[in-house]
Amino acid sequence: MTAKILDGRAISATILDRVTKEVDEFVREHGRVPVLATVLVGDDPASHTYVRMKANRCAKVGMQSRRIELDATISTETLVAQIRQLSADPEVDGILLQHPVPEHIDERAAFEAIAPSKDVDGVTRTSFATMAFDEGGFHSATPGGIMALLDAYDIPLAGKHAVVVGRSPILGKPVGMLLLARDATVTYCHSRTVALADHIAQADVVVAAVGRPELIRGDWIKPGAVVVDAGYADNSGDVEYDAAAERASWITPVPGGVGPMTIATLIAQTIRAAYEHEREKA
Ligand SMILES: NC(=O)C1=CN([C@@H]2O[C@H](COP(=O)(O)OP(=O)(O)OC[C@H]3O[C@@H](n4cnc5c(N)ncnc54)[C@H](OP(=O)(O)O)[C@@H]3O)[C@@H](O)[C@H]2O)C=CC1
Ligand SMILES: Nc1nc(=O)c2c([nH]1)NC[C@@H]1CN(c3ccc(C(=O)N[C@@H](CCC(=O)O)C(=O)O)cc3)C=[N+]21
Repeated sequence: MTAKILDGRAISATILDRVTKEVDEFVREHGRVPVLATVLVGDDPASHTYVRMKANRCAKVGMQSRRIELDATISTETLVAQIRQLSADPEVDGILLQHPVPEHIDERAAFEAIAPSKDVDGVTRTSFATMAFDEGGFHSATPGGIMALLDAYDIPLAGKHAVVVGRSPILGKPVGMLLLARDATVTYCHSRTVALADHIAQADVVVAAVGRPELIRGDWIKPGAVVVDAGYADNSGDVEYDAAAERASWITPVPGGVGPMTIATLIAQTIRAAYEHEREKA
């Protein structure tokens, strides 16, 4: 069997086309352009690239981005104060704090300085809770993008055994919650998991969210499984792609899979925030 491709590039383009129309309508209706603020701490080149891609994608759909770049040595207090200022700024609709921040900074405290109404990247505990309770808040961007990609191809999830590898607060943990909400039976694996290969071999759906190139070997994959690779370390996924594609029914490429869906989700949630923002003013 050769897996079919879950084409994140194509599906994200469809989403961005829709958002372009929504932005156009928003501008006509409200006489202003939605604004996404991006906050980057330090000078990690990969993080710079991701933030630049997000800003470019904003421009493409007609939204504005405001880039805030901070020195790697700033304190948690300074970062929190900066983000609070964006939270209070009536011109800003969405805020993205690029993860990871330098180790001396309390990342959770920085995320929590984002006003929940502007948490278009879905990283606050408010967003996590509304997502977990299925109350319609903003989804963490990558998990939201993964679900949108699976839905675009009508991948069935109810009753399926989903194995999520990784449990970080903005990726592994929330994607498992979203799969659970769709009636999948969910197993989380992480760095202390014993016999990862045996868990993967049981999975109808595998979501890899670790950041270790080719950690997941192709011959672990159950024939016919759906493989979603969110890993993005050194531009490489977590799954041994060619060998996995021989066994899987569907697979995401890297690049061209989860990455573009993440950005599309962020952008789609930003126009939604802008509309909600205007509704509050009215
Ligand atoms: N494509 C996209 O849009 C995005 C991609 N990413 C990529 O996804 C990857 C994960 O990101 P993120 O969740 O932020 O990373 P973190 O480093 O925060 O989390 C990594 C997770 O992997 C687990 N892990 C580490 N080693 C192993 C192992 N040997 N076996 C099983 N599990 C292991 C860790 O377990 P433990 O909890 O026990 O430490 C942890 O839960 C990265 O490559 C990142 O670049 C991230 C966000 C968006
Ligand atoms: N608060 C926060 N939210 C994030 O969503 C977040 C983050 N921090 N930190 C870093 C990771 C990484 N990430 C990517 C997004 C898009 C691509 C992407 O679109 N990649 C293209 C390839 C682009 C290229 O390399 O040319 C693709 O996969 O096709 C990759 C990686 C978001 N992240």
